[in-house]
Amino acid sequence: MPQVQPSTNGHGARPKVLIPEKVSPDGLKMLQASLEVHERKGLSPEELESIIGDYDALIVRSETKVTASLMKAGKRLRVVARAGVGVDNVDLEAATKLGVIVVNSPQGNINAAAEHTIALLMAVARNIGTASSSLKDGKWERSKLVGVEVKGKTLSIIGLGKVGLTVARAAGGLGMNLLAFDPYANPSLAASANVEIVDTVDELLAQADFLTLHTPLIASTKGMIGEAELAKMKPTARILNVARGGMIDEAALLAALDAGTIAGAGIDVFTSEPPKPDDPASRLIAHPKVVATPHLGASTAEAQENVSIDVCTQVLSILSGQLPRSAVNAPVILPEEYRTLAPFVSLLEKMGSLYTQHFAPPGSPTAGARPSFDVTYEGALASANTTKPLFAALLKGLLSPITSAESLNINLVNAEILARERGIRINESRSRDNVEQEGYSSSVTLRARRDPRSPSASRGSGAPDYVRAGGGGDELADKVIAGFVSGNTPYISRLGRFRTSFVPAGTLLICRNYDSPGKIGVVGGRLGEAGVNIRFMSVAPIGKAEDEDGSGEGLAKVDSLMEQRGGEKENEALMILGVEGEVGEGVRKSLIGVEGVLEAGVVVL
Ligand SMILES: NC(=O)c1ccc[n+]([C@@H]2O[C@H](COP(=O)([O-])OP(=O)(O)OC[C@H]3O[C@@H](n4cnc5c(N)ncnc54)[C@H](O)[C@@H]3O)[C@@H](O)[C@H]2O)c1
Ligand SMILES: O=C(O)[C@H](O)COP(=O)(O)O
Repeated sequence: MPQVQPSTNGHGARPKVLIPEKVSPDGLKMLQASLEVHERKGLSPEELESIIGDYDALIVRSETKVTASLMKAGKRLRVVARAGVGVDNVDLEAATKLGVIVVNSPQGNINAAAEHTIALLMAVARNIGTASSSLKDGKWERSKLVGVEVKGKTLSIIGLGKVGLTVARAAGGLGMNLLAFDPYANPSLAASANVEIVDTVDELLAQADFLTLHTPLIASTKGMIGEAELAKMKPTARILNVARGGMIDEAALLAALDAGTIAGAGIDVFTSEPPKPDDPASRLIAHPKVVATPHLGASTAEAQENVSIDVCTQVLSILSGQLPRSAVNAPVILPEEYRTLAPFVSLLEKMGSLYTQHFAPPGSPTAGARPSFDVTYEGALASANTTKPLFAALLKGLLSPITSAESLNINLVNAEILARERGIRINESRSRDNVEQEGYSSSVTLRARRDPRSPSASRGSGAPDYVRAGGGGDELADKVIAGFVSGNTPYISRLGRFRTSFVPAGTLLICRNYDSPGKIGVVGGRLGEAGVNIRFMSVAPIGKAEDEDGSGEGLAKVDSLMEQRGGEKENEALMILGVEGEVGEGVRKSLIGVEGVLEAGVVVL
């Protein structure tokens, strides 16, 4: 289970989750260990909007309207989780613009919805609703309540997705003939369930003994069964809707039932929920030919447990900086892809943060150089279906050292928009070259280069000294970071011109020094005096003369630049120390110039 760090909401407190509807406790228990969980049922939209600003996550079912204005008020909101499948109560466009990830549980309640459809099918066929209430009223009305059998009848299905197909399989078991209209249906899945796909809705309506709807409520399905469509059906036909209200014109259905041109209906969902007393839906519910339930399709103990665990796991993932399984407003990431990419997400974020802190700390010449970045995914990673999470992680890493945590709501939903808005260019490329000889299957290389749009690319006297001295050379030429993942742990394998191997985590002291004996003891001594413990130490020598094309020309160019700026020479090395405790400015400065230490910087990853 993902672990959320206590201060990940940037406020030093445990992240808070608001749950304004009934969500099964199975998932909520998982949240309680690391988050503050507030269940607040019965809030008005105004009350909800007045408190949402305190929350990092919101978990809803179908009743809460998650509007643009609610999400705008949710300044800290990072995720809206829908404990179910339908997200028509969430303004997805607004969520995407605001960088709020919307997740749902696309699988958790399929079976419950399909079984409820079958329950309504049988109830409508056998007048179960009317028979039960008549009996409770003390009547014994056998001859009035003769039903029909479903065996041998035609079930017409609109929408052969997850629920539609599950209904088809169950209805096939009851001996029904199956037809479906779904322009995007998978023909082989349809064939495997003995469903015949028809080309037009009209064909489907004309043949239906029972019609069942299983599409989402979208522009093409809103009001799709109205007066004209009902008129094309047999007077003995019965209609089922366990999908969404709004797909059937309720007034038209009421009129058809009254006129006897439709024989009955089983309805679980309504245009407005709960229906108002004057709504046609209220008269439908009261109609003797109708069996109605109050949106109970997903209301089984099993389904609620499934969806609760599913979305709570995703909330934890998102709040701990990991990828969600089912983001609705982001590219779908398959679980296998998720497993492959997750450690690289962490690597890319660390590489980005390391770049900014080590190569472009505030005040340095490169801080304002506005580079473009080339990131190359090498080896097995080059075959990943999507690299969007890696892109988002890199951007987040680059910006996090210079931007406050609250304003930095970067995720795979909004990363590209935000990079464009901030003028950061990241060019992604893939190299299938085998990197296994290095001891790992995938690696990532990040290179900065001067952006031709940057003022420093064309300016004359304003350019940093070493750029001018180089006659138009590139001050970013040596700003390279490479990394890999081993056993799910990210490692940095190259930092600038130095070959290394360290885990980018915690506080690091990075010193550039002459590669000669004596420094380690002196640096260690100074840190000890300052009460700073050393967790690990890694010495990074200058790498072999190699670069993109393996010719060494790039590094030769870098060498000459370095010579011109009086910088790194071949007898230099990096010393990377993982430390515990704060390395104050005084201690850092005191190390420079001691025993050949040329530079010392602190990086927190
Ligand atoms: N009543 C409940 O409690 C309950 C429970 C679960 C799901 N649902 C609802 O059931 C519906 C189906 O859910 P699902 O998980 O099967 O969704 P799904 O996305 O798996 O399937 C929807 C299918 O509809 C098809 N479709 C889209 N537009 C269409 C159109 N214009 N004409 C014909 N077919 C079209 C799609 O191709 C897809 O195959 C959704 O509306 C969902 O919200 C309700
Ligand atoms: O879309 C869904 O998952 C169903 O309509 C269930 O909605 P509910 O969570 O409000 O029961």
